[in-house]
Amino acid sequence: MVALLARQIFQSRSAVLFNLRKMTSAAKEYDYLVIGGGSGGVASARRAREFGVSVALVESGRLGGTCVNVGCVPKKVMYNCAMHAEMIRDHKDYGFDVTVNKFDWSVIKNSRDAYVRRLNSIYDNLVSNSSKCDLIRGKATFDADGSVLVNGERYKGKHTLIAVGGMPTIPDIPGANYGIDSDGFFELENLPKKTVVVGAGYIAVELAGILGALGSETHLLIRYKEVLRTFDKDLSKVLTECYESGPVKLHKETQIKQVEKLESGLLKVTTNHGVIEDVETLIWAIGRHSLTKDLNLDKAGVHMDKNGNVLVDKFQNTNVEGIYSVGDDTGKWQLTPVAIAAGRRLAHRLFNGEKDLHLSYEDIPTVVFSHPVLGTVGLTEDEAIKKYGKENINLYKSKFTPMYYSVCEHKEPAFFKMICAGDDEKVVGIHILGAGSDEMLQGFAVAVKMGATKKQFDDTIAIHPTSAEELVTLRGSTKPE
Ligand SMILES: Cc1cc2nc3c(=O)[nH]c(=O)nc-3n(C[C@H](O)[C@H](O)[C@H](O)COP(=O)(O)OP(=O)(O)OC[C@H]3O[C@@H](n4cnc5c(N)ncnc54)[C@H](O)[C@@H]3O)c2cc1C
Ligand SMILES: NC(=O)C1=CN([C@@H]2O[C@H](COP(=O)(O)OP(=O)(O)OC[C@H]3O[C@@H](n4cnc5c(N)ncnc54)[C@H](OP(=O)(O)O)[C@@H]3O)[C@@H](O)[C@H]2O)C=CC1
Ligand SMILES: N[C@@H](CCC(=O)N[C@@H](CSSC[C@H](NC(=O)CC[C@H](N)C(=O)O)C(=O)NCC(=O)O)C(=O)NCC(=O)O)C(=O)O
Repeated sequence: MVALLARQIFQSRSAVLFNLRKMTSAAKEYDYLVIGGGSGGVASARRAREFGVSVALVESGRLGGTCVNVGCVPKKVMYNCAMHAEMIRDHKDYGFDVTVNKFDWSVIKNSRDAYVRRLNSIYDNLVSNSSKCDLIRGKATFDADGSVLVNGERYKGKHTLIAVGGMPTIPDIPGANYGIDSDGFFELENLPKKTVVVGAGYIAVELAGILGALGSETHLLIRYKEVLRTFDKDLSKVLTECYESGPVKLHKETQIKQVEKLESGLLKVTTNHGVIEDVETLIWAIGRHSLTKDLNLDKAGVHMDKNGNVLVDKFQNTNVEGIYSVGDDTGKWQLTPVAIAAGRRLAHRLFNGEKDLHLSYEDIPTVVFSHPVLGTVGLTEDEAIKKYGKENINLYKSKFTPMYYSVCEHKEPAFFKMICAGDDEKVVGIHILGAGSDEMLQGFAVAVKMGATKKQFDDTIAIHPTSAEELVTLRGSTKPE
């Protein structure tokens, strides 16, 4: 009896192993298997094809990922839309007698969605036809041997890239599900009459700024006293002041306890300070988490941190040989150009023999499309003090009203700050806020990356009259307090 049982177990185990081997041997092999068709995955896959290797790209949703579909691209369209509202506000001051009959949200939503759909097909064409990657549509999961299953088919990469990005985080609060996230913002069919935005980071200030400028009664709820607390403290302070005096109603040290849906369909939002009634739309913008949960990374032995971010070294290697990760799912610098740059460098390293090539995560410039817009590159004041010591830091600051507002009733500040370190005053941080900062920063980021000094900035002739000229005419340094 025991012998019979043992034989049966042996036979069924052999059958499983046989099937597993059959399945493994049936795996379609590629030099490079890329999981995720967003900024990082597409960029890395296409660059790898330039080096002549075979590449498959797996995508479960819309090509282009977060940036194209529910991030940078549709956000920038809405930011541009909000800029029109702000210009219209100032038209009378420039002598134009303009009557606005209405703002039709559906016009910009429809043209924005059409643009994004166009980009989806451009990306499809770029990936499949121009670059000739095999595009595999479906959700990828790892198996123990590092192969990847999609729709029951098995694929194996000599090198495999994880670039699955992330998704918005929703808090565990009663009624939180009545709120939407940034993905939901892009699905709104109308401009909400009254909106509550929760969060103090990039997305919260950007979406609150857009909604406020377009005329939604917008309440921004932050846990602490300032927005963008991880940015340079002066930048954070000045932007917080702007949000206090602009169309957005800023609620400091405010946290939601409960959300209820009323019969009217509107929301009642209860906070630690009271109740916000008749809210049409509640938007959670409290951060994002990596989409690694369903990838079966444990099975493949790939290590993650406690938040589900894939752990990588400076070469984007995971702990498993031949498996790499770039972009948002690594939890660092969640920006499109960072994902693209890391993905491209990885392709050069793996397939073009550039064995030491990797992305430096220092001096990454970034812009927040807040109102007003701001940008930053290099170290914050606190980081500079930590690195160089207080006594070795000089700060240069300038706060002024950009010339555009000189004839306007509405005023907005510009604030520029330069942080210099050492006797030669190397410029280690630039933090700028005010109209035009978004387009201004890229060139200055090159100078910072090159290690420019204050003297070299001073030696550069100003362009007048621009806001940017402030950065080459700054005088009168102060020491950190
Ligand atoms: C509202 C918003 C505004 C933003 N604005 C800016 C901005 O102005 N500038 C900027 O630089 N950055 C911005 N970002 C950030 C930027 O969008 C991301 O940093 C960037 O998209 C990350 O690229 P990625 O390749 O890492 O991931 P993603 O672009 O998210 O791509 C990951 C892809 O993987 C796919 N995928 C996930 N799991 C699987 C699976 N198991 N199998 C197959 N496919 C899978 C997903 O469908 C997705 O297409 C914004 C983000 C948001 C949310
Ligand atoms: N212009 C650009 O380049 C853009 C880039 N992005 C990228 O996407 C990333 C994700 O954006 P985002 O979602 O704004 O995340 P962020 O990490 O930028 O900000 C989220 C903020 O929300 C606050 N927060 C966290 N938990 C809670 C909570 N439970 N209740 C209330 N507030 C909370 C925190 O601020 P505090 O601790 O002060 O409360 C936190 O910093 C960004 O970091 C950025 O990398 C996104 C949009 C635009
Ligand atoms: N800086 C320009 C951007 C113009 C641009 O790139 N527009 C794109 C949409 S942003 S598409 C989203 C994003 N692209 C980019 O970030 C631009 C990449 C830069 N040019 C580079 O090569 O590094 C991305 O995820 N890239 C991954 C990849 O390309 O591999 C477009 O319309 N394309 C249609 C066309 O060209 O016909 C602007 O702001 O106007």
